[in-house]
Amino acid sequence: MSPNILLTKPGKTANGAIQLTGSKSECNRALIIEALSNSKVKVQNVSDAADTVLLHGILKSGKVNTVLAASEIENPISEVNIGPAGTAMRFLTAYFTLQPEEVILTGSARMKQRPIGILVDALRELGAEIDYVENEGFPPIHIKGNLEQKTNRISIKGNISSQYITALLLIAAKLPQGLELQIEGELTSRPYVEMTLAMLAQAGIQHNWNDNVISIANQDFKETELPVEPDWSAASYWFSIAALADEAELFLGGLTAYSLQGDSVITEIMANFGISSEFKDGGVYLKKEAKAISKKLFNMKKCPDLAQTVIVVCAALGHEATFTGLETLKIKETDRVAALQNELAKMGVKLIEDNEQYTLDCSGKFIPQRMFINTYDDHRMAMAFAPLALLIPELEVEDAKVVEKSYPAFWTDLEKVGFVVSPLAP
Ligand SMILES: O=C(O)C1=C[C@@H](OP(=O)(O)O)[C@@H](O)[C@H](O)C1
Ligand SMILES: C=C(OP(=O)(O)O)C(=O)O
Repeated sequence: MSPNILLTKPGKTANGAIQLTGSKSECNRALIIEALSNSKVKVQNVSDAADTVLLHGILKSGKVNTVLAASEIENPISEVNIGPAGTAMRFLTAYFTLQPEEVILTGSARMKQRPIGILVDALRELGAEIDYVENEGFPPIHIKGNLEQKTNRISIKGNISSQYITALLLIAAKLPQGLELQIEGELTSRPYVEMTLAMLAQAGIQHNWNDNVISIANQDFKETELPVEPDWSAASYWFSIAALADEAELFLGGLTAYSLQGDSVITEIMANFGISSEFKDGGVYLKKEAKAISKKLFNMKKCPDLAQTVIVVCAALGHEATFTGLETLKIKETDRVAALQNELAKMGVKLIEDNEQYTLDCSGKFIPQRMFINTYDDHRMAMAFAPLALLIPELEVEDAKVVEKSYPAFWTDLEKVGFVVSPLAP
């Protein structure tokens, strides 16, 4: 674990210009597409999110952390360790079924608790040979490679993670018989599936999406460049800062009004908190205007990565909103619902579950002089709570480097707008 930092913010204003790194979600897709296209497709603006850098390294070298068990000397099996990168774990699971090599794909302790059975079952139905190394349904997994396709028609549950669906769609055009994927039940995180299909289309791969069936025929990638936009999930923390400041004028370079990222909906969400977004000069200007907040119900199903951002802002403002669509948060970097409940309790705020709805109770809310934020190996816990330094005189954040997963420059960017970031002795 890295050292903690102490975060303070003299003055309650936030002014400045920030250039965000590339979208982790877009870049992870682009890198898999580049690899599957044998570099006919070239990624532009590779993100420096640690998850993406790790994925890039694996795809470039073939693998990392090669470990040869004594019994495997004659038939070596490489171990690929994807650390805490969930999206990359799911995408690589599908990717390696098409490669001519055997791998054991593993990850961090948390990764071994994040389910992968739905994707493995779907790939097995297609013809892949995959075994569990430790626990049924969870990484690490042993993938044989050289998939011999048995069918092109499979169905998959849509309500647990859209990443399973994206993983299958990314490899679909390289399957000899293509893919006809039927999505059973509700589709969670739908904009991420739309992003996948839009990026495949940019790379020359056509699809049909009728009702709940997505079809992709066997076809070739075209020679092209695949640009990666700045990360809207990272941008969301700047909207929080604007919402909690007394006065804010921020410029986020490179963001455009039309984005493949569903999290660009943060502009609409934050308009409810008086934050205006004006797109000009090749980016977006955020401005804070006084506004009474009336929106009481937020459905986060299409933008789960914004849940912590919006819940913390509401809690800090004492706005007792209700949230739906949080079901998938329990299987992300940590159980994000429990983590939010624990940390908000430190300022007297409760997040109360009632029949799949979560409502904030701010009746006991107070602003402590100093607050310690546990981050649970979750970059979004650190970044969603950091803006509270505008209200709380001393905010100590655990394991500051946790932000590197998606936004390594987060703390130095905060310094650009006047936050003081002091590393604490370990
Ligand atoms: O496809 C993607 O890039 C992602 C999909 C979402 O996951 P789920 O579909 O599991 O909700 C999101 O939370 C994650 O950070 C990135
Ligand atoms: C859930 C996330 O990432 P992943 O699933 O890729 O670990 C995230 O970045 O919020």
